[in-house]
Amino acid sequence: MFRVLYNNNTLFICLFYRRHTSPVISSGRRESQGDTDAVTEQPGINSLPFVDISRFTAKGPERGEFLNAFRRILHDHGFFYLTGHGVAPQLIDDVLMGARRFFALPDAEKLTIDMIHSPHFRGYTRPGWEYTRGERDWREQLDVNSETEAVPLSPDDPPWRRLSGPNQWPSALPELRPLLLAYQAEATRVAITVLRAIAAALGQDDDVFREVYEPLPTQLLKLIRYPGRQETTSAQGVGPHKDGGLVTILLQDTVEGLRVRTEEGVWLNAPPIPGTFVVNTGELLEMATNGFVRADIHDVISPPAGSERFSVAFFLGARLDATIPLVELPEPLRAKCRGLTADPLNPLFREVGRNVLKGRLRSHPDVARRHHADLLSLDEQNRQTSASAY
Ligand SMILES: O=C(O)CCC(=O)C(=O)O
Ligand SMILES: [Fe+2]
Repeated sequence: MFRVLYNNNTLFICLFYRRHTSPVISSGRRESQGDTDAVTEQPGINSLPFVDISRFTAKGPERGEFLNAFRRILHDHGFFYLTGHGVAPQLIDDVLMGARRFFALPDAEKLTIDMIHSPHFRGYTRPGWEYTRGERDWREQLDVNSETEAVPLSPDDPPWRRLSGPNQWPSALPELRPLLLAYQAEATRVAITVLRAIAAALGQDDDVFREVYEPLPTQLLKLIRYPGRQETTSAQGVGPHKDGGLVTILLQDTVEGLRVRTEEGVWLNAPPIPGTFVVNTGELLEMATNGFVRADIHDVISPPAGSERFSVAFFLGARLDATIPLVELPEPLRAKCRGLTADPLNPLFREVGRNVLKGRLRSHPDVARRHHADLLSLDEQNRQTSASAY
């Protein structure tokens, strides 16, 4: 049986500050751990590995081989192409078409559901109105999360309760709501399957993480369009960052731009490959495993002038009221824990709601000022205490 430690004092802390803004260099790294059919490297260099998740359900030695290879990928990258996921190709095509249709709406139509109208950080964001590490991201997007009623709040409630509430939907595209909610449910299913495989690869019960995501995980779904460089003032589609959740399932259309930074500081391109998702592990898993599982830094470079790039990102996060446990890993894995990265610009909290709210206030300062002005000094305090957060 596994045991879970909640006490921060028991954490082995390896404090180091990694520059997130290293210059881009071309990659010369060859992945070296592809050893089964289930988990193989992409032919050639400069590539992320492939994981066929349908092999997770295999019986006997095949399952063991899968888990061994998967464990190495989680430790080395936290980024891979996912196959064998079982999502209907028609649903994938419909969602990508839905994204194109949404962004093709007139600006005035999209702005009727501008995120500025939502204290829950739902709705449309114009290009250049989201920030990563203080710099503008040149992308427009529609943010959808778990569809719930707004929670009636009392002054004593923790501020992160404000994140729960309804989405905003475009009345000009009524078919988008059922389509995106269906895709959100499928992406949740895939992300939970991946999470169970991660648990097994770490020598835990498959359901070790269930307690942090049931009954309602955060299920942020983003339709994203990156305009060509004729419309931007920099090449930052989205700046270098780690994802803040458990598992991200990324669907790319046909144009490349995503890059992943390896532990050695090399940037790998992760171009779209039909039939696959790019999957990556987020900061909550890095936290739960004391850095055994990597949450790699990644970014998106704006497409060339005259082109545009579409993607659909789904972020499975924990319940807002959960606290992230420290999973007790088997001894051989514990010896390979890197500890947590301490980044003064991005303090991490085990209290999930606090962590998510921090990210949303930073990324959408206009929404923060309009609806959460009372919390802005709290965000400032978070920054100042960040060096000693862990
Ligand atoms: O659009 C992409 O390819 C990646 C987006 C991303 O990394 C994010 O939104 O966190
Ligand atoms: Fe990301």
